[in-house]
Amino acid sequence: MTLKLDNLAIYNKNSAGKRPLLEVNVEIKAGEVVSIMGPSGSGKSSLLNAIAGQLREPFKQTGCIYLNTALIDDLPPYKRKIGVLYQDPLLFEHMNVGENIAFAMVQNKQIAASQRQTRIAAMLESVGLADMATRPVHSLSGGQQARVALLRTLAASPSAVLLDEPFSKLDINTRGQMRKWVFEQLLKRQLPTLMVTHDKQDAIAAGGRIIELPPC
Ligand SMILES: Nc1ncnc2c1ncn2[C@@H]1O[C@H](COP(=O)(O)OP(=O)(O)OP(=O)(O)O)[C@@H](O)[C@H]1O
Repeated sequence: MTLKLDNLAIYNKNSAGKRPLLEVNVEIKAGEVVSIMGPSGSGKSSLLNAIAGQLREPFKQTGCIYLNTALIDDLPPYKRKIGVLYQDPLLFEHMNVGENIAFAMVQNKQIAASQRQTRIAAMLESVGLADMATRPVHSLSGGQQARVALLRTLAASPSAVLLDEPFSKLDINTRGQMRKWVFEQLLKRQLPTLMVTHDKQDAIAAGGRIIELPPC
C-alpha cells in the first residue's frame, strides 16, 4: 500500500492572496515513515485533517490523495481507511482498555465477534500490557495509554497512518521507548505513515524522509 499526496495544497479562505498555506507532493511507500516538520501555524494539522477527510471551514484543499491507485478525496472519513494517532491518547474514559480496542474492531468489521477477545488479549500481551483488558483507562500510565491508543488505531486495520505529534506529551524516558515501539509496529505492518512533529529526534528515529516546511 502507498499513500500519495499529489499537489495537495491547503488554503485558508480568510487569508488575503491566493498563496496556499502549504503544498505537499509525496509518495509514501509501504513501511515508510515520512516526517513533516515546520513552524507553528504552517498548516501541519490542517494537512493531516485534509488527508483524514476532516478539513473544516475556513480551509479548502486542491490536489489529490491516493491510496495505491484509488483516489480517496471524495470519501467520508470513515471510509478512507486512514488511522490517526494524536498527541493525546483520546481513549474513551467510560470504556475499559479492551472495550476501547474492541470499538475499533467492531467498526472495521474484519474481525469476527467470536475472535475479538482472543485478538485483544494477544495485542495487549505483545505490548507488555497482558491482563489489562478490564482495567479502566484512567488507571494506566501515560505511556501505557499511548500504547493502547496505537493498538486502537491499528485495530481498525488502516491502510495508512497519520501521526500528529505522537510523543510530545510523554516524559523523556517513555518517549524513547514509545518511538522505538511505534515505528517497529508500523514497519511490521508495512503501513505508509505521515508524521507531523516539532521534534527532530522523532523524525530521525522514524528513519524516513523529512520534509521541512518553510516559515509562513
Ligand atoms: N478555525 C480556524 N480559523 C481560522 N484560522 C485558523 C483556524 N484554525 C487554524 N487556523 C490558522 O491556520 C493556520 C494553520 O493552522 P494549523 O493548526 O494547521 O498549523 P500547525 O502547523 O499545525 O500549527 P501548530 O504546530 O501550532 O499545531 C494557522 O495560521 C492558524 O492560526
